[in-house]
Amino acid sequence: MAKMSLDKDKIKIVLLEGIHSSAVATLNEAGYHNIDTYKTALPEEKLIEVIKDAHFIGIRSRTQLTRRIFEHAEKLTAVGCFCIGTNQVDLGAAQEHGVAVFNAPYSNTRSVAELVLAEAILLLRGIPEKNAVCHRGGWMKTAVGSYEVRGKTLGIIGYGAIGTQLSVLAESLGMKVRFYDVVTKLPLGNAQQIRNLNDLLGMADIVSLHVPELPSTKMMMGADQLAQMKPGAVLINASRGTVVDIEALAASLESKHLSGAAIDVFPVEPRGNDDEFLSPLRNIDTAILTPHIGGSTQEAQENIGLEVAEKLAKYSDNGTTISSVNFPEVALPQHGEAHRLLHIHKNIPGVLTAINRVFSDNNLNICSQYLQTNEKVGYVVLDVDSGDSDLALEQLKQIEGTIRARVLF
Ligand SMILES: NC(=O)c1ccc[n+]([C@@H]2O[C@H](COP(=O)([O-])OP(=O)(O)OC[C@H]3O[C@@H](n4cnc5c(N)ncnc54)[C@H](O)[C@@H]3O)[C@@H](O)[C@H]2O)c1
Ligand SMILES: O=C(O)CC[C@@H](O)C(=O)O
Repeated sequence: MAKMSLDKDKIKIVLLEGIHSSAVATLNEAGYHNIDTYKTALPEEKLIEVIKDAHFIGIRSRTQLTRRIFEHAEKLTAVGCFCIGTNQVDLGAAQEHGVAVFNAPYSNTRSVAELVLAEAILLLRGIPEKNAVCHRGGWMKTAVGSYEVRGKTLGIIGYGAIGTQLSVLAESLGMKVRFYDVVTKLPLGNAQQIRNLNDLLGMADIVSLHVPELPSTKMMMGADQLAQMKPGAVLINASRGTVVDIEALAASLESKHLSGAAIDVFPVEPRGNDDEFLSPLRNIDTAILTPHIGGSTQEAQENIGLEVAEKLAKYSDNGTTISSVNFPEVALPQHGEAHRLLHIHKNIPGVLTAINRVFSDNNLNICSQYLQTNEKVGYVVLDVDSGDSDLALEQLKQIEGTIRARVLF
């Protein structure tokens, strides 16, 4: 068997938050067996302890990977977000520590779109309240305030992977789709882009949020925006909890300005299923509350497990960073007999000259070379003769601006 730069059994992988078993299966198949799995997110101190000798970590939306965590994770090479959102990771700190971050940008989009569509139907029929009344022994048989979704206007905020799928599904039910996005987007079907958020809010019977967590989307639905919505309209949020002012939403539902809401994401979410869920919406019957499960279907979780585990294994095996969210992207071929040097450095003048000098000064041959940079970081991959890699690696590590260097063979 070929000698490995680091025995795969020594490569420690930690998977948190009940990541689907397809991830472990995929990693096992790629030769990685040193895998610790946890069903929940971990408190910061415990996470620091668990991560200190880990090479790879897999998380979902609950685990906060802060700068402090990266400072304690000396061996950490890559993070796999087994979800779409990467707002829970300090991507800048990860980059500065030479840690590549990967996610699964598409695998759960259909699941979210299906849930939102179902909620739109339930909300326009007033089902959440009728359901709650029945559970308490009441009987609320009435057509007052109940509507079909056919012919109604769905306002989508954020017309990306999920927003566009929802748009197509909603039109198939006869809904009119209008959307607001900061980027000019090609409307699918008969959808129309609306340039002004307030205009969209004023015309939609259902408003559904599908924006990422960004400084610009924080509290983008506050009291003023909720007031702009049509009386009797409904709000759906399966994006991020920080996007909606939850107190203002509670007030709007209590005053009956909005007739209902379906909320899957919250400003504060329990760490695991044993923690209490606290929210001002808990006692409001017209609100559907779900525990951040927009993407939690068997299909989505299995695909996500496979997709992200594959990305981690590829990065570990040959350095490929394709679809990393914080690293220069390089697609790399297999390196065969050659040894592959990976050099991650600050994007400052002089580093490339210094790298080339290592090879010219020592009369070493470079078989292949790949380079990609972003604003902050440069990623150089060099395939060299097997006899040359020890010396080259030693000297590459000394170059000023080096964040991390390793060899693969
Ligand atoms: N509830 C869940 O379980 C679940 C599952 C998957 C994704 N999500 C969340 O949904 C979000 C959206 O997912 P996606 O795959 O559609 O993302 P995406 O990146 O494909 O689309 C996001 C869209 O929002 C737009 N946008 C950004 N800032 C905006 C702003 N200020 N105003 C209006 N539009 C803005 C972007 O231009 C883009 O078109 C994710 O970032 C994630 O946070 C939640
Ligand atoms: O699975 C999760 O915890 C998060 C799902 C969703 O919010 C995502 O960002 O993909």
